[in-house]
Amino acid sequence: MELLTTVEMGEADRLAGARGAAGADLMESAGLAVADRVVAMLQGRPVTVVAGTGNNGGDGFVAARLLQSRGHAVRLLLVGDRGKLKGDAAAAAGRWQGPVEAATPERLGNTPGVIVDALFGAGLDRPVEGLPRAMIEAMNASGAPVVAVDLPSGINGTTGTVMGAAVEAVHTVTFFRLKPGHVLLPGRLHCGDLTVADIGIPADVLAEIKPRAFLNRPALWSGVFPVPKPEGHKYGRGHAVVVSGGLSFGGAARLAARGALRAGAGLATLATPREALAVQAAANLAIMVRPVDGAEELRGFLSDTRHNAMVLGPGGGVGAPMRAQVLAALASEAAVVLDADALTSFADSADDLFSAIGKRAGRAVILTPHSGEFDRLFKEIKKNLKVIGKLDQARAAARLSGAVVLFKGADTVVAAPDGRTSIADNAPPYLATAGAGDVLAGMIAGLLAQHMPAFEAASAAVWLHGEAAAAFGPGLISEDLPDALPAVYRRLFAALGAASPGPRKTL
Ligand SMILES: NC(=O)C1=CN([C@@H]2O[C@H](COP(=O)(O)OP(=O)(O)OC[C@H]3O[C@@H](n4cnc5c(N)ncnc54)[C@H](OP(=O)(O)O)[C@@H]3O)[C@@H](O)[C@H]2O)[C@@H](O)CC1
Ligand SMILES: Nc1ncnc2c1ncn2[C@@H]1O[C@H](COP(=O)(O)OP(=O)(O)O)[C@@H](O)[C@H]1O
Ligand SMILES: [K+]
Repeated sequence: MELLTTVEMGEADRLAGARGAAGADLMESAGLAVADRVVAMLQGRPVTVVAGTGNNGGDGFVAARLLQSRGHAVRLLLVGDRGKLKGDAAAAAGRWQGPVEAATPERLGNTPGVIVDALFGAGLDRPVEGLPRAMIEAMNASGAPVVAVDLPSGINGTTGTVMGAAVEAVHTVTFFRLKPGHVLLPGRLHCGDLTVADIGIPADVLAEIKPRAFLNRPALWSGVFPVPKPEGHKYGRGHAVVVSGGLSFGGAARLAARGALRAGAGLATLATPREALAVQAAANLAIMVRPVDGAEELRGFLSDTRHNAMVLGPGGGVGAPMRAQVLAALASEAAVVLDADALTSFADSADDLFSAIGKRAGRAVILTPHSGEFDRLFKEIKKNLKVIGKLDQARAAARLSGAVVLFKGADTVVAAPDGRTSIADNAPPYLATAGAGDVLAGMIAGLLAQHMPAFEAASAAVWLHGEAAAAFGPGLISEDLPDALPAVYRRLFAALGAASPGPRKTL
């Protein structure tokens, strides 16, 4: 599903107008969707609408009128001067029959009913201060459930950031498509449940807008997802290589290799320093183990182009030997996933990494930083006050590095250098456990080994990883993740209509 920035949503509005949809009708539909949602939770209680002077407030006036016309008790508190209302919002205010009270925190008080937050939506363009801020705080302190119109007031729809203060809603009704701010943190946490209402904007406006951000769902990448074929064989499903750390650091690589195999790579090999060879050989069954010490041996190992995807970094150590291994990997034909120590090793020489990536011309590279690694590798982006929010930071990092950047967290963003981004919302909080990132890196390599393109492979792995964690449930540790994947695959393949054919039934 496309995610529309507030600018793109304005464009959708304009294009809908050009196709004959009147702004007043869109506002009426928006107010109706809000009213319907509020009615479902009222249980005889009164409604207080807190409206601003923009079109978000206009939606609030429509909802107030429709709720009153259905016999509910409705108050309307206006934040700002009534004379500031214009256009459709002024017309909507004109059709509201009840009193318009000047909003104050005291007038809101401990309202016994449901609050409709129609203060700010897409038009919020600066930090909230003064009376609007006091009203946001009063809504949060009231103890009443708040239904937000379009966005919880104070949340930036494009970045998901809190602009000073923000409403904590139990439900948010937005229009046409979700916005990134509904999915990114902290915005998502302020929204409560979400309704996306059809208000009459024709879907074909999207062909002109060409959105670049998407909710991470199978529809985004299922068209290129590798489903095993009856006539296939293991070599056709690729060979993932994971470079192991030394004697007492090999667990991370084992987790990654198991992730790669469970994700569907035909073969997986641990390339391990000799000092850890016996330990790794004893610890693995389906995963093969080969001795590979240092950058030169890695270069030789990867000259066998059947080794078509690899992971470097987990448990690998920070420093010059790791940098040399990364450069050897990037010089190979294999698709490369760089994680953990492989990223941190370039904290003071990021340009060397980016220029090596630049020379790969079309061969996949995926960088998988968590926020600490992101800050170290992309210092300049973090310092740039104009690049606000995780979505734009990930995009800037992908552009700068030339790699697909997977910026981890509860709202993992995958960004491609061409600007495409996915945002995930399916990772449960107990996924934050040691080694979970290693499994993810391996799963990406498992999909790359099966020839999935980089942006789609990274996005798919993030979704599968979140689903696997949720399927296992609380108490999860990272080694549970690969073994939770088969159940997720069964569901996914069934949904894709691609259930692997079983043995023919002969009666
Ligand atoms: N697009 C569509 O298709 C549809 C859109 N619809 C609805 O329109 C909404 C967008 O409406 P919008 O553009 O009028 O902006 P909105 O959120 O009401 O806020 C603007 C007002 O806030 C003010 N203001 C801003 N920041 C401020 C601050 N920090 N502190 C104080 N004031 C601040 C700003 O005033 P000013 O900058 O002039 O001071 C202005 O008055 C959208 O969210 C959806 O609900 C629907 O009707 C269906 C179709
Ligand atoms: N609060 C959270 N909710 C859901 N997922 C999270 C949260 N915090 C982290 N994660 C996920 O957990 C994984 C942790 O990876 P990482 O930090 O690399 O750990 P490790 O290095 O121990 O493997 C990532 O996939 C990340 O997106
Ligand atoms: K709002």
